[in-house]
Order: sequence, then C-alpha cells, then structure tokens
Amino acid sequence: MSFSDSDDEPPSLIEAVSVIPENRSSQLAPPSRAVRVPLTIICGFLGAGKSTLLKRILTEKHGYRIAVIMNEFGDTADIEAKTINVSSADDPTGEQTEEFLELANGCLCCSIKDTGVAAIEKLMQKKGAFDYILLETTGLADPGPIASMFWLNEEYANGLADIVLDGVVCVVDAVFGLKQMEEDHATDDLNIGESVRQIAGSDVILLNKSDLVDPTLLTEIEKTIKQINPAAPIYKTVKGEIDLKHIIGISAFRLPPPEVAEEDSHAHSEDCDHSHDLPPNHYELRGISSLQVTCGILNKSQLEKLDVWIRIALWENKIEGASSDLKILRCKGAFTSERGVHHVLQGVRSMYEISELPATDSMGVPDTGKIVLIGKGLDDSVRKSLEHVLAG
Ligand SMILES: Nc1nc2c(ncn2[C@@H]2O[C@H](COP(=O)(O)OP(=O)(O)OP(=O)(O)O)[C@@H](O)[C@H]2O)c(=O)[nH]1
Repeated sequence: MSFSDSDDEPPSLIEAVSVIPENRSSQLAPPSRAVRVPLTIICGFLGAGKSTLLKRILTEKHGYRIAVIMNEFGDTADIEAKTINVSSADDPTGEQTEEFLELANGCLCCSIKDTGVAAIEKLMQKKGAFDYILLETTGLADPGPIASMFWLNEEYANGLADIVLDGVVCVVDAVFGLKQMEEDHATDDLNIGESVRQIAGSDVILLNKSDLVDPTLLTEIEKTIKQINPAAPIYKTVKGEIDLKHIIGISAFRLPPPEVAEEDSHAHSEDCDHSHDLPPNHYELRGISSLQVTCGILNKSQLEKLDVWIRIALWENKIEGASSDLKILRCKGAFTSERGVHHVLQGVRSMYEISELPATDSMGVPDTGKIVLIGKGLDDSVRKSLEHVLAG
C-alpha cells in the first residue's frame, strides 16, 4: 500500500527549533504506556496546511514522544536532531536502514515514500521510544483505506497490530476549500472527489488559514463541511494552532461521536413535520451527503435488526427502495440497549463494529441514540428505512 504520490526527491530533514518556546505547550493527558501505540492520520487537500500543523507539533512542548511519519520534509536548517539507524533482520548489514530523527522535544521523525507499511513496521521496531504516531498522508490521499488498515488490525503481524487508530484529522484550506470541493475531479466511478472524501472520512476538521478569509466565506465553508460530515467538530485555525487535546488522544474509534452543534441542520426523527429533502448545492449534486437519525433505548430485536440493516447497507450497497448507488463512506453512532449498556457504532467503508462502551466511559453518555451516515445515495428512503428498523 502506498501513502505517497510518486516523488523522486530524496527526503530532507524537517526544520525544528532547538529551544521549544515556553508559551507553546499543550494540556494533554500524560502519555499512556499502553501496549498499543495510538495513531492519528492527518489528511487534507494539497497545500491546506498539514506540514505546518506537523511542524508546530514537532516544536511544541507537550511531553509526548511522538513519532511522525511524513512524506516530505522541509528545510534542514536549525534542526537539533540525533539520527537513529534501525536495521532489520532481513537487512543485517544495515544497508537499507531506515533513518529516524530525534527532535528537541522528544519527537521522532521518519520519512517514507512509497513504502508505507514497511516504514511503519520498521518504526514499530523502535516501540517504546515513542508514545504516539502521527501519519501525514499526501494531499490526494483518501483516508478511508488507510484508516481501515490501522483499525480492527489485531490480526496483523509485523508490528501493525501494536497500533491503535485514535482518529482521522482533516486540514481544510479556508481559502480554497470550497473551490477544491467543486473542482476536485473524482478518480473512480463513484464520482466522489478526494477533498470531499477526506472531509467525509474524518473525525475532526481543522479549518485552517482562517486568517486569510472574511467571516462570511468562513461561515459558508463551515456550513458545507457540516453538510458533508455533521459528526466532526470543526476548529478554525491559523497555521495549525490548536490545543492538541482536540486532535490527539480523542479515541474517536472507541468513544461515542461528540455532540456537534447543529445550526442549519438537525437530527431528524419520525416526529419531524417537514420535508427531509436536502438543500440543493454542488455536493448533493455529486451525491455526497449525510443523514442523522435519533433513536430511543433499543431492545434486543431492534439491535439485531439494526446490525442486519448496517451489514446490508455497507456490504451490499443497497437498501430496499433506496437509490441504486448507495455507498456509505463512514458511519458513526451511539445507542443504549434495554440492559442500560451504551453501544458505539463505527464504520469505515465496508468495515464496521458495534462495541459495548465500558461503564468507565459511559458517564454522561445520553440514553438518546444517534446514528450518522456519510456517503452517496443517502436519500429520504434510506432515512425512512433506518427509522423503521429503529422503531422496532
Ligand atoms: N496565512 C496562512 N498561511 C498558512 C496557514 N497554514 C499554512 N500556511 C501556508 O500555506 C502553505 C502550505 O502549507 P503546508 O503546511 O505546506 O501545506 P500542506 O497541506 O502540507 O501541503 P502539501 O504537502 O503540498 O499537500 C505554506 O506556505 C504555509 O506557510 C495559515 O493558517 N495561514
């Protein structure tokens, strides 16, 4: 699997300052010494500010030893780094050793080109030397398949199973984001461009370069992002300045989706007394939209029916009476069973999991359930079908 476009330039070192500014520190929970190392995927369209965000993280005083996997590095100037060579059993002479850079704040840097999995395997040989992994994808990458690889990966060998997917963060360019979504040409028959896929597949959105656009445009792009992905909180940032607790250690694949304020949309239910027709805009014309359905406490039969419904929707891409080109890119949800147990639904493409939330994580989780689907062909018939299942 590749994380990189073809780029024949040899990687150079990333710029880092040798003294970490005292005023640049994040209030992160102390790093966990858990067996599995959390990983965050950072995606975003070309030039949105992914590298800027990573450079910031690499120079901030956060107390984490973060391993960063990047496709390209910046300048070599002023770096205070130790080079660490790691040789593998297959390469005892070390001729093809991977090079890592240990930065001033304890972060590790690792450059990869087309050898995504191999680089991660080598990185995992240094397990114990870092607490967290950040993976920057290229601007044209669809985070879905990459997230799938790191999620539900217990069966993998070679260190991949020692990684736990924490979340997917998308950096959106506030200046060009709307234009990119309009002009981004799809690469497959689903006709969904990469910039839209990145937003659809993310758990957190950073609306970056917000210093460069007027508030009206900022509101417009925020609204569009919410239409595509209502389950992801949106943070407006300048040069990736954000408290890292919003992007690191969020357990997006384990905890219920956060409550995201809904301004122009709302969670629809059977009680709604209005049409659920989607407002016309470029993105619905391309067929990408989202739908949210709320539900009460579910009994055993409802839970079973919901499981079957999700399986058919994700695996067979069809729901009786629904549009023929149904394609769900991402689904999330949380609901409560009659036994009082909270369940979390997570789905990336055809993979999904419904897990029970441990009592320790259930504090404050409302009994009202919510399911969010993001994808193509999510018309009113899909909503009605899901509401029917949830109604019993
Ligand atoms: N004014 C302003 N400029 C920014 C901001 N964030 C990034 N930039 C600039 O935008 C340009 C692109 O930023 P990068 O961080 O390289 O973007 P990227 O997403 O890594 O780009 P690719 O790797 O090409 O996809 C750089 O010149 C940054 O300095 C911001 O919030 N405001």
